[in-house]
Amino acid sequence: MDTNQTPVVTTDALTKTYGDRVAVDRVSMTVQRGEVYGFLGPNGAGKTTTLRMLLGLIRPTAGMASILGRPAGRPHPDLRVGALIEGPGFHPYLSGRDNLRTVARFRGFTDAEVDRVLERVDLAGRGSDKYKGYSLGMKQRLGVAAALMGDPELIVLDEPTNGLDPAGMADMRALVVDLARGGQTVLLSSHLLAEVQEICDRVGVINSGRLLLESTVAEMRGGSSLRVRATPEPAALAVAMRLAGDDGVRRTPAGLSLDLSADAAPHVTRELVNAGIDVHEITHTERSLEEVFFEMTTATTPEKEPVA
Ligand SMILES: Nc1ncnc2c1ncn2[C@@H]1O[C@H](COP(=O)(O)OP(=O)(O)OP(=O)(O)O)[C@@H](O)[C@H]1O
Repeated sequence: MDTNQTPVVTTDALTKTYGDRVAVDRVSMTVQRGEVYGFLGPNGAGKTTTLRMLLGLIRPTAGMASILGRPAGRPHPDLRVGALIEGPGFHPYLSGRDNLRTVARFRGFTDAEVDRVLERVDLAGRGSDKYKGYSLGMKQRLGVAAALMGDPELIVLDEPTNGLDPAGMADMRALVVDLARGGQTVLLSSHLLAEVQEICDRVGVINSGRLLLESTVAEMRGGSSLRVRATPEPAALAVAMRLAGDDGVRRTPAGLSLDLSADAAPHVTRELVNAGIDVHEITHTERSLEEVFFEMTTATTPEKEPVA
């Protein structure tokens, strides 16, 4: 079997119910090797429950989850998965390094590995400081360091930037991107759309336990558009429709929105001016993930069907 082609994570109709509450509802998702996959959804959507099933921390009610082709929760000895899912649970009066050494001893890693992961998360210089004196961002990075021991193929991070200040968030994002550049696969959950848009290759959008969409960030945003403010607007509309097609133009409060790429801007401007139209502004815009997400979640009324 060519493991490079095997998805790192696959779930098929993965379901978890608590009493009659369906926390995760037939989720089928795939995480490919080397990508940063963003599991995106609002609070209570079912992200943590899904990740806990993947890691074998809780049992699915139905469906299946596998990591590199093996059932989740019963990994092969070679299979390396690192996770930061529950709070890291470090000792406040031990240094960052000693906390990691405790974890390392328990998991069979050396002190050299502790130093390597401290370096990796940029905490080597502060490794001797007591954990309780760490900023939230440093605490979170120490948690990631623990997940990185043994150089896992898959790193699962549950809301890694939650509660961090902007600088802490930026550090964490840079770390995630850096891990992926080094060839590791990262599966992270987030309710922050801008963040997922910035660092992820692919996204799974979950709401009310259901996976609404799985695609690349670019596909999800559905291309780009040109926004044109020009007068008189009826004449501008006619030209815009000739250039972008009848279905390719929308009127918005900010002007006309044309389904065309940035390259088309000079041509559109020339055509408008040649038609005697005044062009006040022409800008290239991309839909934000946030706009797409709200369109998708408001369009979907989650019906709660009984789980088979
Ligand atoms: N042990 C449990 N018992 C009962 N209900 C649970 C349990 N764990 C989760 N739930 C419910 O399942 C749903 C999904 O929760 P989950 O924690 O997976 O969401 P989430 O997307 O991770 O949200 P958050 O970002 O708030 O953690 C919620 O309605 C939650 O209340």
